[in-house]
Amino acid sequence: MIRRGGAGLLVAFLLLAAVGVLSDQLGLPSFYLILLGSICFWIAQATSWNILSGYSGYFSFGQAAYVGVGAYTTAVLSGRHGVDFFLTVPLAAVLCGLLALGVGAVAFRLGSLRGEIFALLTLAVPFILAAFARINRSIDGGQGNTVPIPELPDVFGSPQQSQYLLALSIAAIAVAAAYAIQHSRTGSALAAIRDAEDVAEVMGVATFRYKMLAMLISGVLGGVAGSVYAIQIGFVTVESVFNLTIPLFVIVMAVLGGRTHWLGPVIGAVLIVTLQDRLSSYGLDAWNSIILGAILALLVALAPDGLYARLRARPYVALGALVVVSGGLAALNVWGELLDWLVAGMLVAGVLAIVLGSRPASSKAATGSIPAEDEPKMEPRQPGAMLIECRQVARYFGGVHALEDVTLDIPAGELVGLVGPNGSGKTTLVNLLSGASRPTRGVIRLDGRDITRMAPHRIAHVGMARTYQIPRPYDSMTVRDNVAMAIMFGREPLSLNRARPVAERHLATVALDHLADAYPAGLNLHQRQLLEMARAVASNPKVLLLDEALAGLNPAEIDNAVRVVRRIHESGITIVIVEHLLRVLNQLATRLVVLDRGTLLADGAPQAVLNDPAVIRAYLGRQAHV
Ligand SMILES: Nc1ncnc2c1ncn2[C@@H]1O[C@H](COP(=O)(O)OP(=O)(O)OP(=O)(O)O)[C@@H](O)[C@H]1O
Repeated sequence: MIRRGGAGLLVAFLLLAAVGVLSDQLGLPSFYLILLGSICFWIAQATSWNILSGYSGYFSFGQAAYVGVGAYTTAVLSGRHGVDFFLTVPLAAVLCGLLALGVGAVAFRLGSLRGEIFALLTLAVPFILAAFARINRSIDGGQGNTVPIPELPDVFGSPQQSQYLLALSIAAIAVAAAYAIQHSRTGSALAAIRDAEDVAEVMGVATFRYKMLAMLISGVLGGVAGSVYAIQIGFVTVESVFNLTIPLFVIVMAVLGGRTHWLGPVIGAVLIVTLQDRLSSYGLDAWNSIILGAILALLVALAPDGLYARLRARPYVALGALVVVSGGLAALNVWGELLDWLVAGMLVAGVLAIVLGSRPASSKAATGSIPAEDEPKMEPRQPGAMLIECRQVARYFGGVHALEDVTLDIPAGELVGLVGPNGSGKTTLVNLLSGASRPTRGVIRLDGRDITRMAPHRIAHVGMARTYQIPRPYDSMTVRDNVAMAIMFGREPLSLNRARPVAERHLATVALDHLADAYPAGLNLHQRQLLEMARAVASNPKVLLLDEALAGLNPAEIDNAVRVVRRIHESGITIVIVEHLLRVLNQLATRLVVLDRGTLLADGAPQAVLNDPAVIRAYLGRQAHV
C-alpha cells in the first residue's frame, strides 16, 4: 500500500520528469535545467547524509568522500579508459558501499566511536582520499579528468535534458529510499539509536547491524550521485569533489529542512541552492558562506527541529505567505524575475513557519493512579524453574572491585529486592545481567542460556528487560511509540502499526494511557518511571530489572508505583528491584539480597534479612529509611 507521502513523491517525480522531457516545448531556458539538476544533486547528497546522520544521530563530515570516489570512478573509467558511463555507476556504488562499510567497521566495531570522535574520523577520510588522488597519476596526479558526455537514446532529448533526468532519477531514488527507511523497522531502530543508543540495544535493537546498514545505504547513494555529478560538471578535479564545503552544505541543508524526516533534506536543498543561485546572479558569491553560516547558527538557536516540523505545524500560513509574496511580486513586476520572486516567497514562508510554528505541545496532564481497590492480591508463588544463575561473578573497574565472586540463583516467580549501601555494586550487577557491561570473571545464565558474553539485544530476546535509575525514554517519540518500540524489537516482534494498540494496553496497566500522544519531555519523574516500566514489560520479558524505580517519588507516587510493580509481578514476570526504601521492600519483595562492597552479604526472606546483625551493621546503621 502506497502512503500519501509515497504517492506525492511519485507525482512530484513524474511532473519534474515531464518538465525535463518537455523543456523545449515549454520554452524553458537551459539555465533552469542546469539549476534543477544542481538541486537534484544536492537533494541526493543531503538525503544520503541524512539517512546516516539525521536518522541515527551519527554526525558525519565525510560526505565528500562519497562524492569524490563516485565522481572519480566515472571520470577515470569513462574519461581515460572509455568505459560506458552506465557501467561506471554500479562500480561507484560498490566502491562507496565498501568504503562506507570499512569506515563503519572501524567506527562501530573496533572503536565504538561516537559524537565528535566519529565526526573526526569521517572528516579524515576525504582528506586521505584527496591526497591519494592528487599523488596518484593513474587517478588524477594534479591533472584533473575530463568526463565525456554519455550517449543516451534520443528520447532523453539534449545532453542537458538527459543530465537533468539522470540527476532527477538519482535524487528520486535517494528520497524514495529515505522515505522507505523512515517508514520501516530500520527507521524506527535508527531513531531509537539517535535518542538513546545503549537503551535501544538493551531493548532488543541490533544497533551495530542497523548502523552498518545506514552507512551502506548512505555510501551507495552518495557514490551514485557523485558519479552522475561527474558528468554534470564535465571536468573532475580533487578540489571540486573532495571539497570540505560539501559536508558543510549537506549538513546545513538537512538541519535547515529537518533531520528526522525524509522531506527535510529536500526542503533544505531547494532553499539553499536557489538562494545561492540568486546571490550569485547578483554578484554576491562572497556572501554565500557568511549567509550559510548565519542560517546554521540561527537554526540551531531558533528551530533545531528544522523547517519541516514548523511547516507541518502551520502549513497554510506558509503556503499563504509563499503565494502572497511570490504572486504579489510577480503581479506587480517590481523587481527581478521569476526565480527572485520564488526565493523571496520561500524565505518569507520559512521565516514565518519558524516564528509561528512549534513542535507538538507536550501534555502536562496529571498522573493517573491505579485505583487501590484494583490492586491485585498477592498470592504465594510456587518456586519455578531457575531463571537467573550467577556463578562467581566479578566486575572490576581498574583497581575498583565493584563486584567480587557473586553467586546468586533466582527462580521464576520471585520478586527480589536488591539492596546495599551506595557503591555496593547493585547497578553494576543490573548492568551485567542486562549485558550493558561484561563481567571480568564468572558466568551468568538466563533461563538456562549462557548470556555472559552475549550482545545486549540478544539478551533482551532471551527475556531480560530493565529500567534505568534516571529514566531514559526515546525523546523524539510519543509515549505510545516509546512502548511500541519495545514491542517491535521485543521477544514477539510486531510491526509499528500493530504494536501501537498493544502499547496502549500496556500504558493502561500503568495508568498512562491518557498520555499516549504526549512526548516524554512533558512527563514528570513519576510518569517517566511508569513509562520505563510499561516499556520494559511491553518487550515481554521473563525477568524485569528495576533500577531504583521509586527514587525521588513522593509517598503517594511510591504507593502508586508499588501497585504497578505488584501488578507486573502478578502477570508472571520475575522481578529484581534495586531500592533503598527497605520499608517498601519489606512489604513488596518475596526475598532480599544484600550486597556490601561488591560481595553478597545476605540472601533470604525479607524479615530474616532485615534482622540479620551483619546487615544491620553494614547497611542499616548507615541508612535511615527503615
Ligand atoms: N563505569 C565505572 N567506572 C569506574 N568505576 C565504576 C563504574 N561503575 C561503577 N563503578 C564503581 O563500582 C562501585 C559500585 O558501583 P555501583 O554503581 O554498582 O553501586 P550501587 O550499589 O549501584 O550504588 P548506588 O546505590 O549509589 O547507585 C562503585 O565504587 C563505583 O564507583
